[in-house]
Amino acid sequence: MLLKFTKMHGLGNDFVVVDAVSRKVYFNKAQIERLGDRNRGIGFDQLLVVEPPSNPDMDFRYRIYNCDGSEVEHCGNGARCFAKFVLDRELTHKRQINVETKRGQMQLNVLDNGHVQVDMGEPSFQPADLPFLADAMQALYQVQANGETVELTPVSVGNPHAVIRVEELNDELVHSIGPAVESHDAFPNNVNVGFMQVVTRGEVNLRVYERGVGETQACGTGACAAVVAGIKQGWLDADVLVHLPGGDLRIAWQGPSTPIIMTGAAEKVFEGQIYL
Ligand SMILES: N[C@@H](CCC[C@H](N)C(=O)O)C(=O)O
Repeated sequence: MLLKFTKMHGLGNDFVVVDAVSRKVYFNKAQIERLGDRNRGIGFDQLLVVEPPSNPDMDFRYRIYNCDGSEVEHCGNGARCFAKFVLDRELTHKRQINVETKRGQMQLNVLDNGHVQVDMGEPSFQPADLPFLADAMQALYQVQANGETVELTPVSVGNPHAVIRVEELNDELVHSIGPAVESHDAFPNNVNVGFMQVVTRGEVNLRVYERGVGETQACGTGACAAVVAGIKQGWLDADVLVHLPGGDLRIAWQGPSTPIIMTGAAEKVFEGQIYL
């Protein structure tokens, strides 16, 4: 079967996006891994599959797969690319789009400047929601990773994140502690690992070692998790500019029982077709 796809990115976090509304398409794990191979396939961090909704109040459903073939609940940069994709393909003319994901329902707004604002839902700091195996609720938790004691804040923003505050960001830290925490026994479903350097109360630098992928140029849910962790710990104010290696995101959170609002860019790179 010849598969049509669109290559997109959100701040360098790259996606292959497939229209499964106009034509039914299913992928198995081996196909996703092959398509995601940067040497033998197309290459992507995540595959996004846009489908009709199961709920008539929704406009679409979209599924998210990491390049290792695992299906995940949520993807911030992917959500913005999804919104641009359905408008570009004329699957809708709405600029306010309601979508179902594995995590639940979301609302996205395509702004006049082309950026997309996403209601990312409410975060949870309950260890069981990640899940994270902890004896008791604490503000900061310690785990042993690569022979070091690492302090982290576990956060679920629909998918699981461990946020580690650091004084300085460097490759050694991200590529040694990142994979060790990602697959730590305390996280039975594995975890995305964010390394956050606080610049001011309204600005942070962030690198994310993503579950099922490795370090990406940007992670939208990682940015949301880092900011809400920083607000909960008293390090950050309610509106924060997040500098990621691939670009900037604005994240706002007014506190418990309110949703996280993420605003940023999404770009189409090219269209293509490949034998599945
Ligand atoms: N890049 C994404 C997150 C994708 C899912 C993640 N790797 C997971 O396994 O939960 C984003 O922009 O949020």
